[in-house]
Amino acid sequence: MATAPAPMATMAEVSTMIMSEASFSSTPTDDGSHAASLSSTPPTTVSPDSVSLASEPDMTKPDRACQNDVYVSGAAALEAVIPILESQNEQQLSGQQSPVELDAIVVAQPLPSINFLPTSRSRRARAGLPMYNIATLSSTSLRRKPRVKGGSNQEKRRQGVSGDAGLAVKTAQAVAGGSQSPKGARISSRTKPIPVVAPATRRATRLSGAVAETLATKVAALAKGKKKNAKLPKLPRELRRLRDTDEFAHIDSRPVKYTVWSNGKFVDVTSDPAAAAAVEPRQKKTKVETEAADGIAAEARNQEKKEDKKAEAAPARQADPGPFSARRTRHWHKKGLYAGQEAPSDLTVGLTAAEKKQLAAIPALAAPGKPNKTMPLPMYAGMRTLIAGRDFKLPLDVCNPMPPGHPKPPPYRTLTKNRFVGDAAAYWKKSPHFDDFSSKCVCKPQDGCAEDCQNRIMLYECDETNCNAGKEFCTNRAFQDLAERTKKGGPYRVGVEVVKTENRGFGVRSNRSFQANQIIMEYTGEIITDAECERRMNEKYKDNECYYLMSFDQNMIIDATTGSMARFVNHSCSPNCRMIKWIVSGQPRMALFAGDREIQTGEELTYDYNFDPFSAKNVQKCLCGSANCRGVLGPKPKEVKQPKAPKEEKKPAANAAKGKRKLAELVAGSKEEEKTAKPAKKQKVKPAAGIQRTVSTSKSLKSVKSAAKGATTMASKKLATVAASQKNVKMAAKKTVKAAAKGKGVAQVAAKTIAAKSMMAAKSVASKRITKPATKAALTASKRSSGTISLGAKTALKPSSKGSSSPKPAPTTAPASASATVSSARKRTPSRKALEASTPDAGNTPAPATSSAKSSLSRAPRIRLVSSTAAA
Ligand SMILES: C[S@@+](CC[C@H](N)C(=O)[O-])C[C@H]1O[C@@H](n2cnc3c(N)ncnc32)[C@H](O)[C@@H]1O
Repeated sequence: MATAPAPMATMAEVSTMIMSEASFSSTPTDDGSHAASLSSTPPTTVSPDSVSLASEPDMTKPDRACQNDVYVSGAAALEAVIPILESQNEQQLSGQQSPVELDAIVVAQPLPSINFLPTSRSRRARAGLPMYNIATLSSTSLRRKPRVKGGSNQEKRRQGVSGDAGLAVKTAQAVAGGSQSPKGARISSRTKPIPVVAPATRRATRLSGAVAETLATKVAALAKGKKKNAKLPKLPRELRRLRDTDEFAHIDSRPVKYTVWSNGKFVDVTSDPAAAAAVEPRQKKTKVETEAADGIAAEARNQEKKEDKKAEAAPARQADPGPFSARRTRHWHKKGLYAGQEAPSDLTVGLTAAEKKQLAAIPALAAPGKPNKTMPLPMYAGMRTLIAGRDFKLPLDVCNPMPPGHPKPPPYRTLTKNRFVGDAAAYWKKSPHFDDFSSKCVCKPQDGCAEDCQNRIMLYECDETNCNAGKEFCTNRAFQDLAERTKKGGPYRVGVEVVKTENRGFGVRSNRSFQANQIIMEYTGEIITDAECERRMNEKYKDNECYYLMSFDQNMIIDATTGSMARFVNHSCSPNCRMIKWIVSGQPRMALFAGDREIQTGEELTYDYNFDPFSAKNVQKCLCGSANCRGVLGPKPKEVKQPKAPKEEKKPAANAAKGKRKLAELVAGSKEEEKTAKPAKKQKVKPAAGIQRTVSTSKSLKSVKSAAKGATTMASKKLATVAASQKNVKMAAKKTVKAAAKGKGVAQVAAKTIAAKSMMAAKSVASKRITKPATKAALTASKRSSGTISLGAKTALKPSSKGSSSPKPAPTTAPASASATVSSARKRTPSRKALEASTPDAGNTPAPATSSAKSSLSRAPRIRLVSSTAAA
């Protein structure tokens, strides 16, 4: 290879040469390495890599630059350039001059008069000369990324650029892009022109003040992959190199190793599989979290999918128990907890005969298999329960009030205690109960005033004045319990609320549970007389659709128009409650009690109105929905039978029969009860001696009725006393007889009969065993006392008769109420709908056993029946 002698280049020469290179940078070149090297990225090393070649210049165009340029002999030029570059490097490394300053210095050098190779050499001759690449010499080519297009240098060489010629400083030719070929350079005919790309005209931002593009934005632009190729030239080399790294492409070729740290200590999961299993989910989570934080969660998912596929494809790896093995696959249970378990060999062990029989009928359990004795599943644990079966209700809260916002009834004035209005108070004071309540019971503390308590039987609530057992032991203080319970208020303590029913207006439901026979709420209102009731009906309530009137006691009615929430309790033919009147501290009070079964939360509370519509026009359809619904609010139409009066007594009994018929309408009576109406033939309404005062003051029929009523009341009162006190049984009976004997006619007969029967009843009481016969006797006494009275008794028995199958006849205040209703019915407008106190058949079995019958007697409000019947 012929080489021209190359003189040693001086500093100025080299500078000039470099300057010429720099000047080239303003013209298109194959890459921007020159400019870069002269600006912000100074060379740090000098590589004599002769292999590295400059880009192929466009030989087809005249090389204008080369017209002035000279080609330096390769070796000579190299020898001249290297020391200079080294010195530059040293300067830069020592921090003496910044690259920019260096550029300035270099640029400031005067143009050289360097010994260039003659340009007149032929192309052939020039091709043999070594060509040097300044970029290579200045070592900036080291940082150049591999060519995207155009292949490697070797490829270039294959394309016709000779090895040494690659070192040529023919960048000038390329940059010039002219038609002239550099003289002295041998260009292979096979050489293809390399497309000249736009130069990287990057300028130092520090000098220009241009806003520097941040690395992040560039990387982001690369990541988006938009117009990748178009943008590439604009990117600095560093970024382009970065783009090609595995790190940028998120390719991690290294194995991933997890280290586990617990409480600041390293956990060797390889030696502790349990720890490995324990931390595995956490590792996974951490990994995911980290990736999510990097904002490439989607990529992570793809990665996981790939891993899953890999794991599936390589079962051998799964078998590897190592801690860093592929992710564990989940094994899902294919059957339920109770499936797949073999039945025990002998299912019948420990079962009763009946259970065994039932078990034999279950085909699924017929073939016992091998039992799992080690860890038996609970499959058969509840077998006994399953066989027996039981009803259940989804549990409710202890207190489950309606959510706010449900419909409320129109506002009304409330009363928490009964209030006597007008003459009602005076009426009550005349009542026998006004004084009788104070007779003390004979219970001992251990008895606790249970069913045998005389107070309880008489429906007198015990208090400090009339209780022998004492407050601590007494269980006959329902109203006191109620006051205690509701004292602090609150939905649970009150336990009831008004609800809108589907078709019966408003009703009352429990929002908690109640025990059987437990007091629920008091029915309060204004206690008014019959006359006052009539007045209100005609005047005050004439436009009302609904009346809240309940017969209460003789000649008295509770008007709950102003009263308590209990007025909203609806009727049911199968009620779960009873409305019972008690005497509390000498005052009449009425309350709703649970029936003989407990009441669940959410149940609607109902009692049997024993409704008297007074007229067929007012008959209301019952919508209680119970199985044994009577169809209408009132007694069954079927049971309304008119008793036949004996021929000889036809005339006198005519009126009585009318009364009976009315009563029969009230009563869903049994045959026996109907028979009890027959003694009416003996009825002789005459003024009784016992009520002389009344008779004397008034000779009218009304007075007679009152007298008879008074006499019978007294008889009943005395009977009650007899029943209550076993010590004075005989005395009381005698007194009763005497008192009754003073009366005449009906009262007399009644008194005698009552007295006789009361002896029997008292004997039962004396024996401290209040039994059914005793009750029967008392009832019979009542029935036989007189025709009219028996009617009253019948009414009184009405509730009992309903529960006649029950050994415990129900207590009732109904008779009086019923009578009041009847008596007033004739006078009042037919539209009146008075309510009767409930027949206490709620829950099928009345509450305080024999108390019912006795209290029926004792209350004797049925006397009103006498008067009403007489009036009829
Ligand atoms: C004392 S009020 C009861 C509260 C009434 N539901 C209200 O909204 O004010 C009695 C009236 O309620 C209605 N009622 C009660 N129980 C009923 C039932 N089982 N079937 C049809 N209506 C009934 C009847 O209209 C009856 O006259």
